Amino acid sequence: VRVRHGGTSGTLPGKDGFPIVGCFPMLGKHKEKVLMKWSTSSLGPMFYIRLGTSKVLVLNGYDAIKEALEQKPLAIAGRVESKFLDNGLIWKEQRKFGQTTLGGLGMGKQSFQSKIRDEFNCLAATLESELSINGPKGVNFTSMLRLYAANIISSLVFNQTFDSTCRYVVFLNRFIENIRLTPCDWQVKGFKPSCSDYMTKPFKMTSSASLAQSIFQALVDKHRKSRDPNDPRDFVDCYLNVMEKKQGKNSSFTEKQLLYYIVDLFLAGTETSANTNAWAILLVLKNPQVKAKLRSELEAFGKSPTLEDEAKMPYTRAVMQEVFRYRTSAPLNIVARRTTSDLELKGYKVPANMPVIANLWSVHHDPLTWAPYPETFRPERHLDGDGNFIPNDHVMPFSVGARSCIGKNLAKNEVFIFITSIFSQFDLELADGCHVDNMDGDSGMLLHPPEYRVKGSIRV
Ligand code: HEM
Repeated sequence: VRVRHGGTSGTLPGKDGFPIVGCFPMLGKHKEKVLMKWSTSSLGPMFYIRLGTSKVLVLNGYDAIKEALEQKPLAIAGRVESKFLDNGLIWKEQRKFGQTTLGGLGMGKQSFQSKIRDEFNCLAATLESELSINGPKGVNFTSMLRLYAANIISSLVFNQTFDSTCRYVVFLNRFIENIRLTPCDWQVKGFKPSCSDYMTKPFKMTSSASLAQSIFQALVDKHRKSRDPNDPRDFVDCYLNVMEKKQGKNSSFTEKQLLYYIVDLFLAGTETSANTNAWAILLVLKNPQVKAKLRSELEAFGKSPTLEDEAKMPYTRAVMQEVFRYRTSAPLNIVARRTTSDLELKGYKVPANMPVIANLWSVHHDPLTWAPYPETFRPERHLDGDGNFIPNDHVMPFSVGARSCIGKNLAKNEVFIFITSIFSQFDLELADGCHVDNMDGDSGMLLHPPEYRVKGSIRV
């Protein structure tokens, strides 16, 4: 195993690892933790690792990530092997369209609250009935949380939601399970195709890929037939309008691109939010004092607290910020970025086309920032002496810079409505025999919580 320490010569420090595979075998189950350790023990905030044939730049800690992603926003704005969100014209045009259109449809705004609430009510009805059927054996939340998150995106994209028996939902569960199982987590050339490539490349998931294509294609076709260009209902209608306007003008708005976009919205927005909510329930149930304080704050806001109440709920906000910190949904920034030009960072020369991983976990577990107990779940750290909530930009689960998450505000609203409503409406605890002693979770592209079951009942 070769290790290179950088000097003042401008040579990036790093590890080459083993022949052929590079550092893969050294990274273990929790790559984010190993990379953070390498950073603090010897290599510093910025280093490279070799993965197969690629050298990958790894950024650790708040300063390095902010400097690289915010101060050089366009130089690190590429994605490794991404079709939809490629760098350059396509990405810029498509991202701008997505932000404006989804924003116009209410994404991240309070006006969209009633749709999120409808989805929560569906989840609550299923949960209530399953809790009473299963008794002390309890209920596994996973597919309910996925459906809640997927249907919120679905109402924006297709102006339509689905129930758990629909083949679209069955497909989605299978699709996401397959992604969980993929052996390599980073879209590094030669190791794994990007999410969108699942649509076209035979990988582990041929059957769900073709099902995805046919389901999304059918929904787009239905939109074509029923749409009124003067009254767009959703993201697909808005996209078809732009496609029509730009026809014949060498535009990046094509039907193929629309299908990539839809897949990426579902992939980026479903499991990330569902995992965050699953972690939130588990962490609150494992910490009875937190649960008691949260419940006591919620008492004043009835059964369905609203987004307008949020400012008056410091403890709830502290719990949310601590969940985002403590169990970062995308510890290594989901899909690796890529440099689009040669650049200089912290005195080192970094070449164009180099994959870049931002280790968000290292920001959230920095022993200095989060002293004295970075590895403890403690919402109180986000409150001042008078109990006021302290927002902290060292909590960055959505990343930063030109390619940070476009669903950030929507996701925060989803998580807020979910946490406040579930603990206001239900009395929950871990099911009999379910102790969940290991709270590390499974780290893949995302950090998945361990399996657990809850028992309880609706509050009267
Ligand atoms: C708790 C929930 C979520 C978390 C933790 C999360 C986190 C992230 C992160 C870390 C990135 C990578 C940013 C970067 O490279 O710097 C990202 C990208 C992205 N997210 Fe989210 N996300 C969440 C929910 C959502 C939702 C609900 C949507 C759907 C509207 C969404 C859509 C996207 C898209 C489209 C990108 C790619 C942006 C680009 O490449 O320009 N995300 N997200």
